[in-house]
This record gives sequence, C-alpha cells and structure tokens, in this order.
Amino acid sequence: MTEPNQRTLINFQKAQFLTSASNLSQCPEDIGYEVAFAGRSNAGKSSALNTLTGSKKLARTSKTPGRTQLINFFSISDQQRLVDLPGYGYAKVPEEMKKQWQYHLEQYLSQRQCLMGIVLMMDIRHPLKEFDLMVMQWANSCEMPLHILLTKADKLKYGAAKQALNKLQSIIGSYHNPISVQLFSALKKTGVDELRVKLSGWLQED
Ligand SMILES: Nc1nc2c(ncn2[C@@H]2O[C@H](COP(=O)(O)OP(=O)(O)OP(=O)(O)O)[C@@H](O)[C@H]2O)c(=O)[nH]1
Ligand SMILES: [Mg+2]
Repeated sequence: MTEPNQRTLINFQKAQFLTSASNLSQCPEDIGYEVAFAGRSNAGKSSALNTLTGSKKLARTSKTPGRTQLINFFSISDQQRLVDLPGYGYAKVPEEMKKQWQYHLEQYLSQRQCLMGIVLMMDIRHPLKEFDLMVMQWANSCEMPLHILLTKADKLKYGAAKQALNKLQSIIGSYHNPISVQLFSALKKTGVDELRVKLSGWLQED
C-alpha cells in the first residue's frame, strides 16, 4: 500500500481548456475530482493556473481586473479538473452583474459534489480582505479543504514575505478544516512544486 504522501504527482501540463459556464447547470457533469481557484479580482488566479500547468496562456491573464467572468474548466483527465472561478470584487462591474456572479459562485461552491478543495489566492501585500475571510469561514464551516497562496511574493523582500506567511499560519491555527498556506510567485515560479504536491493529493483517490 502506498502512503498518501507517496502518491504520484499529477502531470499538470496535460491540462486543457474544457468549457466555460456562467451558471451551475452549464458546468460539466459532477463526477470525479475538481479543485477550484478562487480569489479577489487581480489576485493572480489565472497566472497561478498558467504557472501550475506550465502554459503561458491556458487561462487568460489580464491587467484589467475582472477579466475572468465565467467559471472556466480545465481537464487534466476525464476524472480530474481545475476550475478558474470569476474574480470577486471588481468595482467597475455593475451592481446587478456582481450579484449575479456572487449567486452563481455560491451555487457552485455549495452544490458541487466533486469539489475536493479550494485554492484561495491573496495578493501578499493585501491579504485577508472581506471576501477572503468569507471564503475561509465558509470552508471552515463545511470542512472544505483550503489551500492559501500568498501570490506575487516577488513584490516583497524575503523577510517581509516570510513574516506575512508566519502571520497567516498563526491565524489559520484556529481553523479546524484542513487548511494550509504557502508563498507563491508566478513571476519567479516560487512555490509551484509545493502547490503541485497539494493538488495531487486532492485530485486522487485515497
Ligand atoms: N509581480 C507579479 N505579478 C503577478 C504575479 N501573478 C500575477 N501577476 C500580475 O497580476 C495581474 C493579475 O493577474 P491575473 O492572473 O490575471 O489575476 P486574476 O486573479 O486571474 O484576475 P481576474 O481574472 O481579473 O480575477 C497581471 O497583471 C499579472 O501579470 C506574480 O507572481 N508576480
Ligand atoms: Mg483571471
């Protein structure tokens, strides 16, 4: 028998765009294993997905916050998918549209049976905003595994980045869902292996 930590690493380079959905009914069949990438608009979700999969343009990145407006599905195999969720909190989007996204996002998060865990991305310079705390509390309440990426770690000196990591680590100590945090930089490729190990655990059967 293999120990969970000896499971094979998934080859994330196999990820291919599958489909986009604007609501739950348009999502692919709810089977197998799925991991969702969530975060505030501009947190670096699409960049992290591209870095993870070794692709420059699998997920669209943009200097314009709010670019990813649909739930985008990427398949690694017919049983394993990565999901780029719409960025939350882009101010220039009309209020009604924001409510719609929020509704569909909540539907997805609460109803999706194959959802194994959430990767929550926060810009290391602006962590723990209202949306982040909401996701953290929600995950805690339903025991959903959560892995936090402190993104754009290259924007801080190593000491300051480490300090931000330590602070987050002490905060998540009071949570009782499976929860972890790491530094990440799409620019410098920092933390990619750590992320691959975490997701390989989530996306495979025990
Ligand atoms: N310096 C630095 N910039 C980054 C990093 N990751 C992302 N960015 C930049 O941050 C901006 C937003 O990145 P995206 O990956 O598009 O962010 P997103 O969370 O997908 O944004 P939305 O789809 O709008 O919600 C882009 O200009 C990226 O180039 C990083 O690790 N380091
Ligand atoms: Mg995006």
